[in-house]
Amino acid sequence: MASPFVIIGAGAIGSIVGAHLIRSGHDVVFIEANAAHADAIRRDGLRISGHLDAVVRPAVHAPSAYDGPMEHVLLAVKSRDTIAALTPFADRLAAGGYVVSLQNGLEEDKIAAIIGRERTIGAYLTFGGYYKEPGHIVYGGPGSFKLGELDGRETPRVLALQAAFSAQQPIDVTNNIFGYLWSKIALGSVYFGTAIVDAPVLDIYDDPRARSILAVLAGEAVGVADASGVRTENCDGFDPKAFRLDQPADETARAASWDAQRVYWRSHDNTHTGVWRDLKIHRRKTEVEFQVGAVIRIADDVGVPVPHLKRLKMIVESIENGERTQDWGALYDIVA
Ligand SMILES: NC(=O)C1=CN([C@@H]2O[C@H](COP(=O)(O)OP(=O)(O)OC[C@H]3O[C@@H](n4cnc5c(N)ncnc54)[C@H](OP(=O)(O)O)[C@@H]3O)[C@@H](O)[C@H]2O)C=CC1
Ligand SMILES: CC(C)(CO)C(=O)C(=O)O
Repeated sequence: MASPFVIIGAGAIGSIVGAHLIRSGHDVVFIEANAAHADAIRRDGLRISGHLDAVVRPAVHAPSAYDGPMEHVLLAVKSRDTIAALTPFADRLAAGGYVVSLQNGLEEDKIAAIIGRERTIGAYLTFGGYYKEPGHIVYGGPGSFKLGELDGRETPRVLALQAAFSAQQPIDVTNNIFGYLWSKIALGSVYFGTAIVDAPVLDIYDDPRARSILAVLAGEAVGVADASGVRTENCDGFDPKAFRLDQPADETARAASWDAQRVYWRSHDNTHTGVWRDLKIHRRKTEVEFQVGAVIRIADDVGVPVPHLKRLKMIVESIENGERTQDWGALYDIVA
């Protein structure tokens, strides 16, 4: 029997990808730490609503209970859980196996440190959704999905993954996965900026003062990418290069990026980011340490000043710690 796709993390992304794989005839097994969610899936199936209306009935295991094959692994936990989720399985990953990071951030480097660079595959995703309640994931809306080997080669395994994932949506193989990941990081800095305000993303984009602060956050992030030799890519019409701080602002290109973001968010049922959801609904730590924090650490190494990203990270952490609330003042304070 062919080895199943093992998806670590049956949250929003793992479930959306997994449900499409199951519906197109692939064997999928989930490893899930949230016991209430896993129990509900075992009892009633995994329900996806929103852009897909379906119930699928996959096997779900607690992390400590899975002893099946580990060959085609999709990692879909938040970046704060990458190391804890993968390390227990590292020795069991088949010699010819791989792990695909279905995550934001630069998790590919962390994964490669655990299982080896040649067994790590990157993915860039802007489709989205969220965990609504045990057993139920909302597929909020479409976006891009790209896969890439870390060395940029077009390998048989990445083409096989492209074919498997194409039941969900068109998916490209890229030879510049880090270019896309950095673009999502620049856009992610904007998303972190919006998440410290308790308002829909589109309302925040409509506020010129807020938009100018968000532009600086994207600009600092793309400056770090530039200094690291990364060629950033266009992210669903949002072009981080338009926000570079070391050249005169191209207002036309910036306006086109904001317009593309408006189109993107209007096509989604989600009105807020996953970061806002972590702060407001789940009241738990965000991925700030591994996304904004990762950029800050690299910025310090390559000597690029990122004072506003540092201030953003501090403000996100103070909201995580309950020391301040999500409000417009939190965003305006980034430049205070
Ligand atoms: N949601 C979205 O729209 C998008 C998300 N992303 C990125 O995708 C990644 C996944 O995000 P998302 O799907 O939203 O996250 P979710 O929180 O919805 O799902 C992650 C799931 O993994 C579980 N988990 C945590 N630790 C382990 C472990 N050790 N073993 C197994 N399961 C574990 C979590 O349980 P528990 O909740 O109990 O911790 C949770 O159920 C993130 O990096 C995110 O930034 C990218 C694009 C869009
Ligand atoms: C797709 C989107 C906007 C979903 O919330 C996202 O990437 C995130 O919030 O992390």
